[in-house]
Amino acid sequence: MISSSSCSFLSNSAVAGSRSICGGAQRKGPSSPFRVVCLAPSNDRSGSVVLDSPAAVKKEQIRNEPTSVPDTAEEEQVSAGGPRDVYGEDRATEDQFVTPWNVSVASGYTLLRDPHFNKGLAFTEKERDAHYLRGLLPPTVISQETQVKKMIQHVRQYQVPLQKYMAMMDLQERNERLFYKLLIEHVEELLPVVYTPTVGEACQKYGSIFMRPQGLYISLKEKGRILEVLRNWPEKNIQVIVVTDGERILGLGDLGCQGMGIPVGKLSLYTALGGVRPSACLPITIDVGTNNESLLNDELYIGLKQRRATGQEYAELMHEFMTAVKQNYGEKVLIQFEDFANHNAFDLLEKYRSTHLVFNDDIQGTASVVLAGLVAALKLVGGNLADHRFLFLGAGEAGTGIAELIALETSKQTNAPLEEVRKNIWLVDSKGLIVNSRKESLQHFKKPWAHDHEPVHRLVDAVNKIKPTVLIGTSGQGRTFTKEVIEAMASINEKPIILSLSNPTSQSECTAEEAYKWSQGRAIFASGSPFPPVEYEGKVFVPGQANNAYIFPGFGLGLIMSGTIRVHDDLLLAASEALAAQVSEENFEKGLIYPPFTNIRKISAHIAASVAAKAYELGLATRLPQPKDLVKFAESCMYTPAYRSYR
Ligand SMILES: NC(=O)C1=CN([C@@H]2O[C@H](COP(=O)(O)OP(=O)(O)OC[C@H]3O[C@@H](n4cnc5c(N)ncnc54)[C@H](OP(=O)(O)O)[C@@H]3O)[C@@H](O)[C@H]2O)C=CC1
Ligand SMILES: CC(=O)C(=O)O
Ligand SMILES: [Mg+2]
Repeated sequence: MISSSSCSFLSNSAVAGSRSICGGAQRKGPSSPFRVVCLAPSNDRSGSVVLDSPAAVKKEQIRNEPTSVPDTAEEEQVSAGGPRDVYGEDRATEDQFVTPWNVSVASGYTLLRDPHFNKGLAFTEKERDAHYLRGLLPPTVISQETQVKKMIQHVRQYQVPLQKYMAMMDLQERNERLFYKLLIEHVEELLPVVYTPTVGEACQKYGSIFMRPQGLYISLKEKGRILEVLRNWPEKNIQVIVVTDGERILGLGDLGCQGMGIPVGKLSLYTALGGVRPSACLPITIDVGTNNESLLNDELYIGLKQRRATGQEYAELMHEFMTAVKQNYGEKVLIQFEDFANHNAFDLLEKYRSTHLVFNDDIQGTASVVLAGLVAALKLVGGNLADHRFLFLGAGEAGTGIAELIALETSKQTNAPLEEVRKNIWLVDSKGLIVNSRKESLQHFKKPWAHDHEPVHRLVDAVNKIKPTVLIGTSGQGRTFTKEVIEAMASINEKPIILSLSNPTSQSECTAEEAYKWSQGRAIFASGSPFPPVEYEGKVFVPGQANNAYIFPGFGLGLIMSGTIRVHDDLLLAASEALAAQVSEENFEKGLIYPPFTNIRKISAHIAASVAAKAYELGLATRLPQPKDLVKFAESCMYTPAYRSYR
């Protein structure tokens, strides 16, 4: 049995009472409760620096001895009925500078407002005494389990998904462990709240719904100072960064700085689904402007109000960022690129894959999850990958990423050259079927998919001509799998495989109901955003969710726990295989090609183990010796949100 201490590099390094201003562990007694702090960047997660300068010490003495004789007439001045304005902050005029002093009282008040340590009503009687919480909480003590029951009822009372989202974000800001316990225990219900589809709406309205900033914003204004900005983040031991530049947020387009909801949401899944501790996760938004006219014209827009920087200016900022990340967090920090537009995404991945631990979720994570679903679907429809023909609507990051991984796996299975197996895979973009006659004008990532064929403009014609067994939607365009298209798939195949991957729900190529109804209940269907079960002719169909959320948390955990320094395509194949292996007979009987999310932490542990095993085999893992049982090791590394007891 591996103890959790065997995984100390992943465990929560922040111990209750270890911080300078929070809790009572550092106090000698209730008679010395004051410390003067300045709100400035520091190594302390509280964002407070304890000052040692003589001036500060003097101020500390003043605070500690409120009855001492004042030195000056100013200090003597007492505002009517109120405390002294010792430092003159209240009297400062608008054009005078003041120092943002904060007197941190070493009582439980700070503890209650620290989301990392707060337990709300679950503080025990002993803790309430030891940490000066008496009177700051109502008298009742309840367990974390009861708090979870209470919170789920609270979230359920909202009918509007965005309100549920805000309730969850509010909880995350108040009580981190309760947030994660709630999310883990009600993952099926809450995933659509903190993730797609609701996170899409949250990003669209991001500027107006947030009271407190989340994550780190790096804009063109910080050019030349990115390392400094990274150092402003209070956590030092970062293991995963999810970064976006907001240009392709789900299928909603350019949301600029408001894309921050995506890294925040993805990282909460890293913790809830993959067990990476929250303090090791850093959400980042790079703001190079936006081309979204309505944001540019919105006086409340939170980002830079300028058109997007491109070319050298963009590349230089990204390069400074990538260099600073490595310098600040070391070689093994995982940088997950998320929702970049394809004209940058492929280039960034190519440029940094040999120097950094980088992973593009939209290209690589999506490919891995879809391949897993297809491998599982073959058990329902029969044949091998090489026996099937694939048609994509959408030839961008997701489409070509999936196509390439299918080709790679097929080539491995059949020993046929990649160029040969690619011929079974066809893609349609906004201009129609990708064919050889278009090759010259195609973006580089589409060129491998230009095959010999006459031009075809409409999807339904492509279906009738190519006769695919599998139809995959990665276009970001809602309702493009029309009745005609699905009927055509159903006329060609006994069991057409139809994956409608675009997010959020409004952009899904078809609904689950449409897929089942128009195929007379024969489709094997999964979608990027969840759909409820569908009843068709007396039978209930449960659609699966083909979303990279199945892969990236376990994938990232596998990289971190093995100290892997580079991502290799074989690691994606390993993750895919591990996910496909988790689909049970019971799932297949319901027509599911993915396991339910309820077991996601177990699934993530298997994915992590499989990825780590492959990394060791390829010599990419640096954590030596290799643990004997990688699944158990992965489980032992996972953050659990149960409250800790405070001494
Ligand atoms: N389920 C999941 O896990 C994931 C889902 N996605 C979803 O997939 C969608 C696409 O993402 P991504 O690949 O990164 O985006 P890209 O912008 O890279 O690619 C979109 C592709 O769709 C094509 N397209 C756009 N409109 C049409 C149309 N009317 N008919 C045919 N093709 C069209 C574009 O054509 P052209 O090249 O000619 O412009 C482009 O090839 C998004 O909605 C995203 O949310 C993405 C990642 C993961
Ligand atoms: C799921 C995801 O990564 C996307 O839609 O972009
Ligand atoms: Mg994405």
